[in-house]
Amino acid sequence: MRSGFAIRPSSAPLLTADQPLLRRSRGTINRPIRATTPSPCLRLTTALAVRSDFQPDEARVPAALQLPVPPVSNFKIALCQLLVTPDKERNIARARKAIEEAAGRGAQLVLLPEIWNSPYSNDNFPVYAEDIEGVGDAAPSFSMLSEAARSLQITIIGGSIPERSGDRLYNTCCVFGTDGKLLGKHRKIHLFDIDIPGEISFKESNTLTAGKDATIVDTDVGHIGIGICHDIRFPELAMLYAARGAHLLCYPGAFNITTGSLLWELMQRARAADNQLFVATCSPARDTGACYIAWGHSTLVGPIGEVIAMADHEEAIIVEEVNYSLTELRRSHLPLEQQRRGDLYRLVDVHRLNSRGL
Ligand SMILES: NC(=O)CCC(=O)C(=O)O
Repeated sequence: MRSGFAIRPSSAPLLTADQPLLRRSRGTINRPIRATTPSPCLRLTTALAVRSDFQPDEARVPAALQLPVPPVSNFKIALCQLLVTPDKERNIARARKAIEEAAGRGAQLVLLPEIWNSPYSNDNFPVYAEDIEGVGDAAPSFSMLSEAARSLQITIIGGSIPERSGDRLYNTCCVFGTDGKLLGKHRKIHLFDIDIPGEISFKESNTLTAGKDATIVDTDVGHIGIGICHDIRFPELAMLYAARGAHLLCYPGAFNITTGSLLWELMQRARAADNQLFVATCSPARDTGACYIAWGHSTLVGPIGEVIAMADHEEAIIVEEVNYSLTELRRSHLPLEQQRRGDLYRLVDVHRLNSRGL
C-alpha cells in the first residue's frame, strides 16, 4: 500500500453472470397460469391486443436511443473516498496522490467525492470556490484534475467543488478526458435542502444556485450520466440518462449519517436496477469532528442492482471492474425496455425534445 489509503477487497457480486437471475424452484414464475390451453384464435387476438396497447417506444419522449456500443467492453473504475479537511492545499495534494495510486492499480476511470476540496458547509463554499473558467491560480483543484488526467492518461470524474461563476456559486462536477481537456461539467440540479428537527438541517440553496442541465458525457470508457448526491433521489434524471444511451451513471455524493444508513445504498441500487446499468458513487470519508458528517460507503452497483464493491466509512480507494457485457446480458434476460407501457405513462426529456436530435 503506497499511500497509506486503506484498501478494502471488494465483496463478491450477489449474482454472477452464470447464475440464474430468478429462482426457478419456488413461487409462481414457472407455474402455468392456465389449466387449459386457449384456442389459437384467442391467443392471437390477445397477443395483438397486448402489442397495440403497450406502445413501449412511446414511454420515452423522444423515443429512447439505442444503447451505443461502448468504446471498451470492460475497464477498471476507481472510487477515491477521501478525507476532506479545512486545508485546501492538503486536500488537493491528497486527491492527486489517490488518483495516481488508482491509475497505478489499473483504473482507467477515477471518480472523486462531492465537495472534496472544501468542508461541506455554506460558510465554506464561497471561500473555497473556484472560477473554473479563470486561468492559473483561480482554479487549483480544476488544474490539478486536468493535469492528472493528461499525465496519467485516464478519464477523471472530478467529484465536485464549489464553482464561482460571476456572482453565483454552483456545486459542480468536471469531467476530464485522457488528454486533460474538460469533456463536460455538471452543476448539481437538485439542491439539498433538508430540515429534520433534532437531526439535520441544511440548506444548500442559501448559497448555491441549481444547475439547469442534465449532463451526459462521452468518454473513452462509455457514455456517462452525471448526478451529484441529492440528484440521485430523482429517478427521472437516471431514466433520462438511460434513454439517452448512458452506459454508466456516476454520482459523487456526500449523504449524511441521518439519511445515509437507510437511503444511500437503496438509492444507488434502485437507480441501477430501474435502468439496468452500472451506477458508481463516491463519498468523502467520514469525519465525526466535521460540521457535516458524511456517510461514506462509496459503492459500485451492477445492472440488476447488485453491490459489486463498497467502501466502509474511512478513507479508501476501491478499484473494481465494470463489465458492460453484464448490462447486455441482464437486459436480454429481462427486456424492460420492450415491456414499458407507453399507453399509461411517459418520460419527457424536455431538452432533447426541444433541441431535436441530441
Ligand atoms: N449533499 C447532499 O446532496 C446530501 C443528500 C442527502 O444526504 C440526502 O439524504 O438526499
